[in-house]
Amino acid sequence: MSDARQIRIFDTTLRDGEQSPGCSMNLKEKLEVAQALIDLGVDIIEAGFPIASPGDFESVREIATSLGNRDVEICGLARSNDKDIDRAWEALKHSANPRIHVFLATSAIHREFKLKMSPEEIIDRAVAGVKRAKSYCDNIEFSPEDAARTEIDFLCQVVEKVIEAGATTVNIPDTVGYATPSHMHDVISSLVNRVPNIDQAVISVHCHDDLGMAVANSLAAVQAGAGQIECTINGIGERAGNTSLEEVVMAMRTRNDFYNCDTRVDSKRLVPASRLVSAVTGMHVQRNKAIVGRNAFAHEAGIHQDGMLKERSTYEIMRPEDVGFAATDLVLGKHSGRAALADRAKQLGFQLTGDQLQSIFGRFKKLADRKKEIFDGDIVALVQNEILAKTTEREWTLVTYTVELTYKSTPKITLTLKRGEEEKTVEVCDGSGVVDAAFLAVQQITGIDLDCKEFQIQSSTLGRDANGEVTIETEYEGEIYRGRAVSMDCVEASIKAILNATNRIIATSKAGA
Ligand SMILES: CC(=O)SCCNC(=O)CCNC(=O)[C@H](O)C(C)(C)COP(=O)(O)OP(=O)(O)OC[C@H]1O[C@@H](n2cnc3c(N)ncnc32)[C@H](O)[C@@H]1OP(=O)(O)O
Ligand SMILES: CC(C)C(=O)C(=O)O
Ligand SMILES: [Mn+2]
Repeated sequence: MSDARQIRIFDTTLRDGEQSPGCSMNLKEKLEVAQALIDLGVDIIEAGFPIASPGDFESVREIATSLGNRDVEICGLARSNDKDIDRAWEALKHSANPRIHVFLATSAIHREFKLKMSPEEIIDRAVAGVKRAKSYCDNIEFSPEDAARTEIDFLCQVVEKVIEAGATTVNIPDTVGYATPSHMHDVISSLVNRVPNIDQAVISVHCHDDLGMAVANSLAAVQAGAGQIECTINGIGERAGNTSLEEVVMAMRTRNDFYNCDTRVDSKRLVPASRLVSAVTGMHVQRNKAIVGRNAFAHEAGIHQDGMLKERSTYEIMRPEDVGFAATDLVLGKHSGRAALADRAKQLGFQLTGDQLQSIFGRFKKLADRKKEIFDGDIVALVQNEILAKTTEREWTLVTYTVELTYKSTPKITLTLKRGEEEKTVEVCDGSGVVDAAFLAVQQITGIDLDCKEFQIQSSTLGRDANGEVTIETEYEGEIYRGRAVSMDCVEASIKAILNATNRIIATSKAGA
């Protein structure tokens, strides 16, 4: 038996992760992600900020009610005021294992300019917030927001008082990503050494990546005594993002000799969880991203390949299969059945219902007839197109299109879209290329004028018949909306990605209702 200290993993993909511009998820997507987090084995899921919107409230309530079990705590965020805390409890009350997370900024900058409160008022408000939350449930986390820039004496006082008031976890956020590893180590060590009742609460750490040190800062906090790390899949989150879950988990596991710490995360599910979050948020994982990037285990240089062939450990500190990369990418073909398809989809992070499997199976067989090899990326595309991109009555879907294109001339696109029973066709002969023409045609039908900020296309599998994955970032009324779609036909993928972004706007009731 290993004597490694168990570090609790608090996942905030659905709350801080969702604060990443354009990363909003709908209820169905949040439930998929929450299930993947449970399968992954995280200890706490921060499911949202219930007061923020009816949608946020509903998703926290649904996750807490339908997915919460004794093994995973479901958490809701609240400012330090009665309305937020009452609303958080309303959303969490049916969970088997609820946690209320109350926060209040403590740094001089936030006290003076944002909250306009004195240090004494901050302590009183923090204590009152924790006590109110405690009247609902035992499991209370308190975060002194911007703790890393808070005077250490004051931080120690706040922490002592909120523990006295009943906080069972005290989270130390580096809200603006200002800390360095030794700074974070000093902050946590000071709390451990100077707060008399510190052993009555778990110390947690919550880092942002503005200086690229979120993971290093979290690990430094653990070395100084923190017992919980707050993090997100793929490191998504406010601004430069949060601590990346997959990186801290694998750092502690791979360098257990150094940290003597571990988590209960099933590392084989890291890549599937990463793919799922990328699919639902439309937020690409860079190829060279540690642990889950497509190149994370790819060896290009001859000397490295030679070493690998002789002995893998010459150039590999982790095994790709231990983080969930398939040993071989080629898994299914036209002779495969439903069981194999369902099993592969599950490994890739998607739990299919019987109906969903039935529907995807038909498409899978058609694809297998058209394509020589079916890769994992093809399965992800099938599932995403069928399940995650499934639209409501208010949203538009592609019926058909034709494109006329001649070298150096204006493209002509005829596009038909459908919404519920309504079908509309337009013909557009304009634009600098097919994608531009597609944007114009979608806009003419839906009435939603997207300002395209970024358009990316890349192959998501191998070969000339590979699937093309299109991701777009658009702006509408000052907010960012992403769209993503995959198809062997790049024009189809482009139109569907534009529709995906348009439908996200419609889903947030911003337009087209
Ligand atoms: C560091 C973090 O990540 S914190 C979480 C951040 N996440 C979000 O803000 C996303 C969701 N937020 C929202 O939807 C909105 O901001 C809401 C619904 C929460 C609040 O909206 P509004 O009531 O319009 O307030 P607004 O956002 O403009 O301003 C925030 C108010 O909360 C106050 N506030 C901020 N933090 C706290 C806190 N921890 N406890 C109590 N009050 C706080 C501010 O002082 C400000 O109050 P004021 O208007 O009296 O000056
Ligand atoms: C709400 C708190 C924990 C937060 O997200 C931050 O301070 O970054
Ligand atoms: Mn944060």
